[in-house]
Amino acid sequence: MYSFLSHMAFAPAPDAAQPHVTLTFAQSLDGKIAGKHGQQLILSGPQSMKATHILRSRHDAILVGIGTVLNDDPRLTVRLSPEDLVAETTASALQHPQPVILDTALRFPRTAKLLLPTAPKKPWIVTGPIHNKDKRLELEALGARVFVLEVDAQGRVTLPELLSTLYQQSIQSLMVEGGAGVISSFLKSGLVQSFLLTIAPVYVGEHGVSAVQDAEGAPVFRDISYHSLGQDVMMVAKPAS
Ligand SMILES: NC(=O)C1=CN([C@@H]2O[C@H](COP(=O)(O)OP(=O)(O)OC[C@H]3O[C@@H](n4cnc5c(N)ncnc54)[C@H](OP(=O)(O)O)[C@@H]3O)[C@@H](O)[C@H]2O)C=CC1
Ligand SMILES: Nc1nc(O)c(N)c(N[C@@H]2O[C@H](COP(=O)(O)O)[C@@H](O)[C@H]2O)n1
Repeated sequence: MYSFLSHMAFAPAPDAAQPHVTLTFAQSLDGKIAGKHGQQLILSGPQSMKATHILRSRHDAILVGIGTVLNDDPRLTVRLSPEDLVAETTASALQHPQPVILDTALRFPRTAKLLLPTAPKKPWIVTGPIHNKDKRLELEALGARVFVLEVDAQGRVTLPELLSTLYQQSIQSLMVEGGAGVISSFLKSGLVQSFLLTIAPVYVGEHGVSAVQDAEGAPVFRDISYHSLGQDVMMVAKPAS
């Protein structure tokens, strides 16, 4: 069922000093990734959720925005059984991706699951030049690593600078999971090489959170394929450059 994933390579282009960027998320038939007021929804069925965890295991780092951390309190770990690990990945041991959070104002909660002593990799928090220095020290004391980067005209972390910083830290592949603000930014950035979209056969309704808030500048896709995963479909494509 997952052989299409094992045939995919997530390596940087030979001449690019930036990681391979994979954008992947789950949406409903009406294009929603969350419910009313951002309520977290389990849209993926067991088979497509497993595909997400296989993808996590195949990437060096996983990125979400601070909105997702505040809303979902995610773990961003790989949770595959030993049997699945052997059958579906090339890894001999479980490899968790490095969590990376975009958080220009350092709103990251001290109580987040990503900072628990049991978290396999403590988060890298990418912030802007204007942030609370005491909060930074507190987060660092809890194990986080804080990177300070320039911000763009909207006051958000500059994505090309983010990618070159991650590459300098030996991150060769980056899986971007969301949420809505981050999906829109990456789709428009021209920096995505692989796109994997889970479509679940449900409607959320008009009060749900749309995956893409602003489609201006979003790419057209090529090399498109569709894969049945239980009741869901995973669309795999490459943005045309
Ligand atoms: N179904 C799915 O697959 C998924 C669903 N979700 C859902 O998404 C929702 C959260 O989405 P949303 O609130 O938009 O939050 P995001 O996780 O997209 O975070 C957005 C925030 O990230 C910060 N940020 C910093 N730099 C950038 C940048 N360059 N581009 C974009 N954002 C940047 C900004 O906050 P600041 O200015 O403070 O830095 C921005 O407001 C939740 O409801 C969650 O459940 C999330 C992931 C996957
Ligand atoms: N693939 C996928 N399907 C869904 O239905 C989802 N809701 C998500 N959400 C993403 O997964 C994060 C939670 O991760 P953990 O289980 O805590 O490791 C959530 O924050 C979204 O990024 N993904």
